[in-house]
Amino acid sequence: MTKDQREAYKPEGAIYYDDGREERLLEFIQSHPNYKSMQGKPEIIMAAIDEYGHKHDFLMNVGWEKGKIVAEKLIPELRPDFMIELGGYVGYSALFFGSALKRARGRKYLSLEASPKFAAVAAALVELAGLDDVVEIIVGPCRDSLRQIRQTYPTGAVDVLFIDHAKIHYVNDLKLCEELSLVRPGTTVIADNVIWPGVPEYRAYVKEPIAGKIYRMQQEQKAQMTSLEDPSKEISLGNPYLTYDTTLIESWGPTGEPDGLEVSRCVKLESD
Ligand SMILES: C[S@@+](CC[C@H](N)C(=O)[O-])C[C@H]1O[C@@H](n2cnc3c(N)ncnc32)[C@H](O)[C@@H]1O
Repeated sequence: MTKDQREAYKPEGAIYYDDGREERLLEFIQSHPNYKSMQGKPEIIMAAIDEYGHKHDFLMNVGWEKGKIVAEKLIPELRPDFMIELGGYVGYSALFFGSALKRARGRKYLSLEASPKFAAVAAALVELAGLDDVVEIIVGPCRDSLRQIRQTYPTGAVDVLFIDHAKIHYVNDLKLCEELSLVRPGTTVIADNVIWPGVPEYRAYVKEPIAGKIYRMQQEQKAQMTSLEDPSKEISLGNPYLTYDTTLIESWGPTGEPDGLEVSRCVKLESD
């Protein structure tokens, strides 16, 4: 193993989160022999998180290999000022990408996480890393948070959106970002896990030509009427006039499984 590699995490297993492992991770870090040197050093904290994933329990982090592509290639190239991630978990990607954004002189990294328990671990690690001037953990369902962000940053388009929450929500929540103009021409959307477990409907959406999207939107308008009766099934129609230049970057997940990132640059807004 070279200095630049990490050992594989434990296999995922049937139960792979929220069984106490997130609290155990925080205790592991706080009692780690390197704890004192972690202050202000996100890379040492990330190494300890990876060590926990290797020695103790699988953690559903983006992992070192895919994370490096974002932090060491995409963020330095794109130089985002404002990033949002959907699905923060215990803060691994927030540490990795928030520190890269700070190095690129970006202003804000908002990490949206539904679980207060996971968000509390992430917030503790972000503070330890000295990134709380740039990284903000926002607790709650991301659709609520995105609407709130639209109010707080009324003119702010997102430079990079990292999507890494529940796979079934990728398309619907990207469409909400389009409707809110958080995603607009110039935004790069990076989606995780597009090979494993795979998100075929998301990959199809970012490739779909405008005419297909308009047709689909008309179908979905009918479904949206039905969903008004049940807000938990709220359907976003998106903005079918936005198109993406999209590429699959193949890599590996933290257990060594083949996986990839879909990197989609929003390129234009066609007028009808
Ligand atoms: C794969 S993990 C995120 C990993 C993280 N990005 C990393 O690489 O360190 C997915 C996270 O999304 C959160 N999540 C799922 N649905 C969500 C939603 N609707 N809003 C916000 N967070 C959500 C889960 O609680 C979980 O912590």
